[in-house]
Amino acid sequence: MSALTRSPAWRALKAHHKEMASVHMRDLFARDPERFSRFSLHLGDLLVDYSKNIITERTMGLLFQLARQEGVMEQVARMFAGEKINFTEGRAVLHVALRNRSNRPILVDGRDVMLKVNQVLAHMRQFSDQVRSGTWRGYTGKPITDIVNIGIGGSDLGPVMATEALKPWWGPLRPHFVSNVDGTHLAETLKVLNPETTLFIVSSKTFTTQETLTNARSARDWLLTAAENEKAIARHFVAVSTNAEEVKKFGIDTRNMFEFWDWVGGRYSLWSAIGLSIALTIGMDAFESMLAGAHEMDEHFRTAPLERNLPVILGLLGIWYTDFFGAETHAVLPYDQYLHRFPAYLQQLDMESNGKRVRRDRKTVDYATGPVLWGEPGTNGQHSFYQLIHHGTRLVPADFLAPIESHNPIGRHHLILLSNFFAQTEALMRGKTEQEARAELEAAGIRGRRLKQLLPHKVFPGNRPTNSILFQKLDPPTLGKLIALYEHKVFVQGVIWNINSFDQWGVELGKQLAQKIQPELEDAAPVASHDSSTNGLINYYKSRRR
Ligand SMILES: O=P(O)(O)OC[C@H]1O[C@H](O)[C@H](O)[C@@H](O)[C@@H]1O
Repeated sequence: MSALTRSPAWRALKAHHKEMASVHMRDLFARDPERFSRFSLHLGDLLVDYSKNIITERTMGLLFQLARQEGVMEQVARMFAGEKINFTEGRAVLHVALRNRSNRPILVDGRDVMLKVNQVLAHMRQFSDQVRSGTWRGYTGKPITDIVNIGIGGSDLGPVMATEALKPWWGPLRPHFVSNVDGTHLAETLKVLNPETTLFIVSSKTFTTQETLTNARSARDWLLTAAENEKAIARHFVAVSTNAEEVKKFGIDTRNMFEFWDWVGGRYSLWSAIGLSIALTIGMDAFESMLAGAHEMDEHFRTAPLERNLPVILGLLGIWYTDFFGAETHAVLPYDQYLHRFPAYLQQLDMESNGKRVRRDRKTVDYATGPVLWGEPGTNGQHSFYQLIHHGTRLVPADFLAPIESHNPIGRHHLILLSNFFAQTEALMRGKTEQEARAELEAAGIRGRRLKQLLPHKVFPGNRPTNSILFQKLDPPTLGKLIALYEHKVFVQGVIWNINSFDQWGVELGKQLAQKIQPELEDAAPVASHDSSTNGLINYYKSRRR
């Protein structure tokens, strides 16, 4: 048994879970009219209502005890102080420095990183202003109309999500994103573009990622086919990377390179120069106000007591369901179409951070860690997978997110959208008892055998936990706050699970094997070096390709 599962706080939670297993949230609400105000918190215009969880004051007390026991706030302080908490890679974890709008010095190896952070922000401002104003011109003298971010993982998902979320702030440039090495992604993107007016941003922390470099090379060929002059590259390609050597090797002038540093994790990098495509799309002022929103959440996380600390509370609730109720997944359901890529973004943030099985002390965990995160915008999900959340055999804790105000107040759309939001969280909590279902059927004139037959299908168990997150309107600072909220939630959970949330060794094996297989695909000879399935598939492919 691990120290965690043997610990007093864990054991107390285990015993408490037994008591809570027979408790229904319906009764908790009936007993306590103050439950909403007891279990909800504000940060500026962000409201987090966590009262529809299977919790009491005692549950929260025990969860806070767990956080204290595992030294959550001590670890938070270590992160903000620039300590090398990513110990498997020997790196600090300082995405918070990228949005440190207070400019409070943050030291790595005795040097304040804020100087460099601010220099790169200034470079991003100068460049994005030039491109947006049309001062920066393409090889035939025309202003840029379209930008293409070529990147994958953290060098793609954040910018895609944020530009989609902030569409009302779009200016003169149309953003495009190419991530998949499947040639279709690049080809379909280029189809609508003109090389004279297109700017490529090659975004890669390492600048060695196969997909990104393959796409970037093909994009360069496309440009050169039209321009017939290597000089055009300098007007149409910029790079965002930590690796100046590789950028040079690729043929991009390092004056057109935007730097970031090894203490920025890929999935935490949209705040760095990886956000250049965001800045170009929405303008540097809006980008910086997104940073400011995240900074507000950082300050809250760093200074608020556990009991009033939003990322701590959301992190602990996740642990309650994952480790004590055995929930395997977590759904994020934004009732805001602009957030349609938010779940996809959070998948990398959460699953690449906490999809781990080895503890800091090198032993294997004997408890569950990061859940499978998934989701789709409401109300689409309601007509697809909500059936399982309401009626299935699994417990699926879910976050519901919605703005008070829509950017597009057409007719009664927003009212309808929000009534669905409130109805779903209420239905998931309350369910429908047999008695209620029976009364409904009887009122509809259904009786006898038919009633008996239908009744069990019409009962909803309820007691499905949800967090409701409301904000005034989806704008850059709010988006910044929301992203930082989830980043820090993931941090809290990683501390309690005693894992390193900042490495990602689990993605390496597949990459290594692909490196081996690629040359095997180059010729026609059958292969025999793998298991029979892999050999069979490769040889089938070879025998049928034209
Ligand atoms: O930015 P890059 O170095 O190109 O990396 C892109 C992505 O690839 C890797 O496989 C990692 O798993 C991700 O964390 C990273 O975001």
